[in-house]
Amino acid sequence: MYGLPFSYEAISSMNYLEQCLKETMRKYPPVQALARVCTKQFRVPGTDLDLDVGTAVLIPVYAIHHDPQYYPEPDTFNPDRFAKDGDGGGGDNGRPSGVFLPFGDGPRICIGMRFAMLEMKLALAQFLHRYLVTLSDKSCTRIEFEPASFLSCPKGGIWLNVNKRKA
Ligand code: HEM
Repeated sequence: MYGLPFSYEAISSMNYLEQCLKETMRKYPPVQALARVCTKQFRVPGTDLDLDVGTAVLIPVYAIHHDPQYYPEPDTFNPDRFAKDGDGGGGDNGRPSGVFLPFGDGPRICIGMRFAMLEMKLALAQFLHRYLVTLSDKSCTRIEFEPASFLSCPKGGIWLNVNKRKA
């Protein structure tokens, strides 16, 4: 099942790889905010803030992904946050909807989401199957984002040592 090239079934069964990708996109969402326009008068719950029709709203994806209410110890990389729930649930582990937004949400959610997940898993699985990867001394230990970039890009890049695995 796990011979190269990996089959669709093999890739689909790689749950921990998927958890790692989701945790990476939680800590470093490629798109840090979503843009919306208010179409109905709305009072923000628990406040006296009214949003009028036509108001531009930015959904702060990065901040939501780092809210300890939903992700305890948010700076810790912990793929188990996305482990399949014991009750057969989808891996939200009791979190409400709308707090994991790397692909957005609602009617305008990323149309390429499933393709992107599959493609990332396939690329990583094939790459890690052939190469051993370790962090280079040139890499910084705490990632800072490039301020001039629309997408989350690490300042100075990420340096890795890549060695071909022995057959
Ligand atoms: C890791 C990869 C990707 C990420 C993180 C990503 C993220 C996003 C996000 C955040 C949005 C906005 C959703 C919203 O406003 O609720 C979006 C929209 C969109 N994405 Fe992606 N995307 C990815 C890959 C792809 C791929 C592979 C395709 C096409 C094959 C694609 C096509 C689109 C399109 C067409 C929209 C606009 C959808 C609409 O407005 O109805 N994306 N994506």
